[in-house]
Amino acid sequence: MENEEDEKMQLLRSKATDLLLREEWKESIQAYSQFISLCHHHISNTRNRMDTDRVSRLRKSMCLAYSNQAEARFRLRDFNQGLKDCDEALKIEDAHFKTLLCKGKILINLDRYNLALQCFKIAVLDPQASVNSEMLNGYLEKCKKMESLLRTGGFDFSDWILSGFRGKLPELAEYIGPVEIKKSEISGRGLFATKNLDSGSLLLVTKAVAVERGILPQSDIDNSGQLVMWKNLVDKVVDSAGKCNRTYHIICKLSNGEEEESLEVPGIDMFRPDADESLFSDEKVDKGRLLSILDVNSLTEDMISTKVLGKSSNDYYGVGLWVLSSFINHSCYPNAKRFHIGDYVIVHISRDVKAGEELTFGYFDVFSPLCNRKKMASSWGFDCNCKRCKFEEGLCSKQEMKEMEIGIERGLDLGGVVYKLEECMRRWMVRGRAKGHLRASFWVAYSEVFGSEKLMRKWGRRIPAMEALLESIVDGVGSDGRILKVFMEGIKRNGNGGSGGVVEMEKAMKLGRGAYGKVMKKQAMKSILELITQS
Ligand SMILES: C[S@@+](CC[C@H](N)C(=O)[O-])C[C@H]1O[C@@H](n2cnc3c(N)ncnc32)[C@H](O)[C@@H]1O
Repeated sequence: MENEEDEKMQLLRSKATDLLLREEWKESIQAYSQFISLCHHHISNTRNRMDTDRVSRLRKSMCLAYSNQAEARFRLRDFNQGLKDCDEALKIEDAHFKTLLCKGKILINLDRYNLALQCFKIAVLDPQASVNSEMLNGYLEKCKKMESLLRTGGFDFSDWILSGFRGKLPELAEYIGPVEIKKSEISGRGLFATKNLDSGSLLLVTKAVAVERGILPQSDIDNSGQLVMWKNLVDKVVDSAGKCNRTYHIICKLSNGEEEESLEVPGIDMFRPDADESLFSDEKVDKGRLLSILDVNSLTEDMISTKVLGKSSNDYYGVGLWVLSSFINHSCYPNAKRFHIGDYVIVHISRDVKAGEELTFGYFDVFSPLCNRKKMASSWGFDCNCKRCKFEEGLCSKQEMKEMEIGIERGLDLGGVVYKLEECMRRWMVRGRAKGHLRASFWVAYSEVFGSEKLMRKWGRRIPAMEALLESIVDGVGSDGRILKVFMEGIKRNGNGGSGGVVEMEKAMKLGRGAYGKVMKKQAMKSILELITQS
């Protein structure tokens, strides 16, 4: 009888291993689960002390089965269950080599580098380590590097930039800078700076719960392609939330658009990859709730590489959910910017901010007039509450504003529009940052004038100097690649062999940091500046 059962188990184990080798992950998990429950059953039914050998054999087989099952779950990106399997295997054999490797790999994927490092450090002591030493050392190095990135935020994109964005994507880890979540005057909750930060400072690096990418031709008039991508994104998010309590729990902290004012303010530590697991209880996934959360919080990607390289990104479409950055409210005078690299969103400061200030970025292009911004905000489902909108609303009844807007629409002499706006601001006694706000609203006109020698000859003497105007726009809406481009072209036109003087270059570098974040190697920032002038 015992032999018969042993044979049955032997067959089941071989089947599971065979399926694993054939990379039929789901089927192999099924077979391993059956095998594991049989093992449990036999162990609990074995009372005879003479059977201790058999029990120990069964436990050994069970350890390997859990380990292989964890590997299959890892391949299916079911990290939560994979971790549980690893822990079961390690309960049986606390230094099981294969399991330690698998657990380490899973923890890397969950951005928990410190714990992963502990696994690899134990694994390296195993005799099998010598055969796998290259791989193990690779993992050990990676964990050390990523753990330091996660703590310090010392990311450097220089090498990637210097390779013209063509090389390997920079390795990233989740990073939470000097920020906290608090009640916002704009709407609901928002993200706030906990210390003074200068332009370019890194705020966040957040990995997507899910992203859906594709090429959507402009001719996709009925948006059917976009709809398919949206449905795929929903499925991916539901899948990730179903696989991981932590993921579901933190997504559920996001607004679903209803009664934002009464939403709880979560502590920032909950969003750290190494947050205490006991915070996240088992909960059944509510797809309806996820759908409305996605409606309010999903973002479209804009790729740094396509933007900087000036390639057309019109047909490219990527949409995803990044949890922590979804606490950032929109403002038409933002102080932060976001970039997407791989599956990560990177948020940095685009103009200097003080401790306690709310951090905001543009959900849409803020270099546009009030009426366009209103339309874009309404497509997001809100009326923008920001100070710039409130200020411009106070001016929109003025006849001159309407005339200037019509002037732009009809493509009249845009130098005339710039001249008129500057003159109106003097009469209306618009001061300080408010000037930058209005100038950014009429950016189309300013950029046209600065980019045209003919218009500059005609209007240049009657409007403030270009550099002062650009500075004021940065003060009004933060730095941006377009401002940098105009500035660089100005430097080129003004001589000094086309490279500008030291002071100009310092200014360009500051603008560059605001637009593209702190890039450590000077040469890399120079390379961005060169690319900008070529595009
Ligand atoms: C991604 S969430 C931002 C975080 C949100 N305030 C919260 O408490 O979770 C986007 C939602 O915030 C609100 N919101 C963001 N920026 C806003 C703004 N400038 N004016 C009014 N509402 C805004 C809108 O309700 C929008 O749908």
